[in-house]
Amino acid sequence: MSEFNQSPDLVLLPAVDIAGGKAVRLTQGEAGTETNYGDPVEAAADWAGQGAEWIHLVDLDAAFGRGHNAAIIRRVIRQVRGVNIELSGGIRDDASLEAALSSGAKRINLGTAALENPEWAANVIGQYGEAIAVGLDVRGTTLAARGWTQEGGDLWGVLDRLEQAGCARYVVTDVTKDGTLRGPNIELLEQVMDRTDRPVIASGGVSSLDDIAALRALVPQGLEGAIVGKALYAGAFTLAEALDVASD
Ligand SMILES: O=C(O)c1ccccc1N[C@@H]1O[C@H](COP(=O)(O)O)[C@@H](O)[C@H]1O
Repeated sequence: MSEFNQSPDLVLLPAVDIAGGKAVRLTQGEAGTETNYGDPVEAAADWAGQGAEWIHLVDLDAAFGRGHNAAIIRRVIRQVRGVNIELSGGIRDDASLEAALSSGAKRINLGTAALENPEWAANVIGQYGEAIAVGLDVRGTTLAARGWTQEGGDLWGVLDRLEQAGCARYVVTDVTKDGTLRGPNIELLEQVMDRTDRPVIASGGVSSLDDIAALRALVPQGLEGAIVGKALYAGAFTLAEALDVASD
């Protein structure tokens, strides 16, 4: 928090999405739209060096059900010891959850499993509390599952169910904005925050420092953080600049 303001800083989570062992960015989550940004260990180290307190780490191959990047994910986490890791992609059963929890990640995001296996999701939400977040990845108000290739139900119905299960936190992604540099979906975020007292993390579309400022203004309504991907990799602004705005 800066010296004069009352609300906490917006937490920024630079994204490191991994496919085929490389740091990539997709457009609207579509396989085949990858822009390659090189070694994920170097990318993560770069964000850590610029002051990241959290990194949003995604195994895209696991999310698409076409393999995994477990070894390189372990290397990333070892490299940035001291930075909190939010890990997602392909965490859908006891074995993958246990592997994720023992990787050193501080928080695990469930996507598909929270939609397709509500009972299991409720159990692990109850068991692991703050260590579990649910990614609400939507087109309109329809959730997306399995690498965002299948529909996963109605946002509001699923949110009600997750609230009853005691879900600690939500990561809200407008899939249609993700990787497009078209600005975040503020209206969607406000609608979700109206329906939950749990912290919300915004994902998708951040393109400018003005977007960071607009998200920062939502902190009093319950926005805790924002995932920033393509804008950082494309050099629209530096993480240090964004962190400044996030704490204004
Ligand atoms: O982040 C992406 O670009 C992305 C694209 C396509 C699918 C998933 C993507 N991201 C993350 O994957 C998890 C969901 O994985 P799963 O359904 O649990 O296997 C979700 O949290 C997104 O952050």
